Amino acid sequence: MKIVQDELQEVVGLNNIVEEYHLPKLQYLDVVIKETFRLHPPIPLLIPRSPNESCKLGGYIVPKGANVFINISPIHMDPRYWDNPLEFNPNRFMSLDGTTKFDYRGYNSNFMPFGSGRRICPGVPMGERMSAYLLASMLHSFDWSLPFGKEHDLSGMFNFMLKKKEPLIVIPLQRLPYKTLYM
Ligand code: HEM
Repeated sequence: MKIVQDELQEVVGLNNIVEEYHLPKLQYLDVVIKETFRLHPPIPLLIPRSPNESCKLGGYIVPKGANVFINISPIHMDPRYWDNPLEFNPNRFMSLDGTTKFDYRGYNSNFMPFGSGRRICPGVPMGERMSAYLLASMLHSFDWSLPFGKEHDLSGMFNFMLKKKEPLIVIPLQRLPYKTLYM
């Protein structure tokens, strides 16, 4: 959180609120969101496919009309593609030249939080922007802490959409100097 807030302070400044034009400059925030989507993809089984002809895939016969689910969680955590896959390490998405690796267009078969192919999420541009804008605004305008004695429980509840098992309760604290920035 501290590194993202430092980046926000540099790009946005404490006398401003986050605007859409800041988003392309928030590269660390971008890799934090990518790493979060890697470890916690919001739709972990994508939307099921159904072949209109029987076919052979990876040595298995997939019958015509079968429901085929693509479970991306184990792909996102496969040690053949990711070093220390269970570790939260946003820097794995950062290239040496300072740009970020991978996008959401589904061309990398080891990272596809918005799916891939003809049925890829049509809301990628909006989903990508809104996730960044919301998180940036919340982290820029507030400091966040857990209630006294509470630990952060990251366990999820399996469903069509990934949900937290326990709701997250956090305490916001004003971070910007002027109250007018909150109106
Ligand atoms: C963080 C935000 C979002 C995530 C992570 C997400 C993720 C996904 C995923 C994984 C799929 C299945 C793709 C596949 O099976 O290959 C999907 C489908 C879909 N998404 Fe999203 N989505 C997001 C936001 C949105 C938004 C903002 C919209 C609309 C404005 C949207 C509309 C749809 C629709 C209509 C489909 C079904 C596409 C089809 O079956 O052809 N999504 N989304």
